[in-house]
Amino acid sequence: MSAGKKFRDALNANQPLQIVGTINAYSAIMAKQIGHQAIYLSGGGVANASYGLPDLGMTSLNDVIADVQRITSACDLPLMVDIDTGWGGAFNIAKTIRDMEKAGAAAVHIEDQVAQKRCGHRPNKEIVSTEEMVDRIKAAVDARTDKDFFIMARTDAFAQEGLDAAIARAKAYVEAGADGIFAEAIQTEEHYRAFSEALDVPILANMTEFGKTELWSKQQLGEWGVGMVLYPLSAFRAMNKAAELVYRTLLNDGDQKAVVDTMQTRMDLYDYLGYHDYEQKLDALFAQGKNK
Ligand SMILES: C[C@](O)(C(=O)O)[C@H](CC(=O)O)C(=O)O
Ligand SMILES: [Mg+2]
Repeated sequence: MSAGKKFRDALNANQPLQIVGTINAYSAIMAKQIGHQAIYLSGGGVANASYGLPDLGMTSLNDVIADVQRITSACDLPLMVDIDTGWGGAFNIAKTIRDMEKAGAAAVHIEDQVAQKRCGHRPNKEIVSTEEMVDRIKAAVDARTDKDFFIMARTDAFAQEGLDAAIARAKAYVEAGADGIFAEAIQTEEHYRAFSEALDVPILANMTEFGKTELWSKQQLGEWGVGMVLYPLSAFRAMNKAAELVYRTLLNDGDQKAVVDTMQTRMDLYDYLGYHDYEQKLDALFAQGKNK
């Protein structure tokens, strides 16, 4: 079954589908074993975690592909990837889609910001014309080889143009072939309901922390017609806070005793990785070698 088909099946089976950010391969393994059904690679996350950069369109297609490949080789959950503005014009976008499919991604979202993009929850975003974004979507849709590969259009228009204009854009994007709409940085029940009533494709709600949107529950969002709920950087933010505490404690206390309880144990780490199965195989191989 293709990654895209798996994603669509998960979407159909869950109202709404929770999609959790997994900053690396190991996080993806944990998310799967805990019971999640869809995972996400954040553009901001790749920039921050893998390159130490802000989320300002400075990472390339290949930078993101490298992280996609690491995650899809380790975990077979359907992965949605943030492809920012698609990295260029129609030919570049087509290449982006082909490379994402080959790397095992199930879904992408492409946004209507200018190439000098910003995080969707920051001020002073600029967006391209509806026509230009429609061309981006058509290029993406034409390039897919798996008809189930899920192509979502993200609109950042609400902040600058307001609700009605953002919905009008979303309609044009669906007309151009978008399979879903990521309504970025909208805020209230009324906004979510308006998007979902106006469109007959699934709507994504971005529950990113410390942004412009309240942290609504999946039940609430589901009632308002939302089909997908995204937690792009939640685990990453928590990991960073935990690491910060460890680094400070080591410096201040001269040892880590005060924070050992906050750490995942060696046993838990190994359990997620199936370490003991590998070890048994290794032991068996060594034993065979000795019997010869
Ligand atoms: C979803 C997002 O595009 C991302 O890169 O993860 C970001 C998340 C964030 O910065 O909180 C966005 O909303 O722009
Ligand atoms: Mg992003």
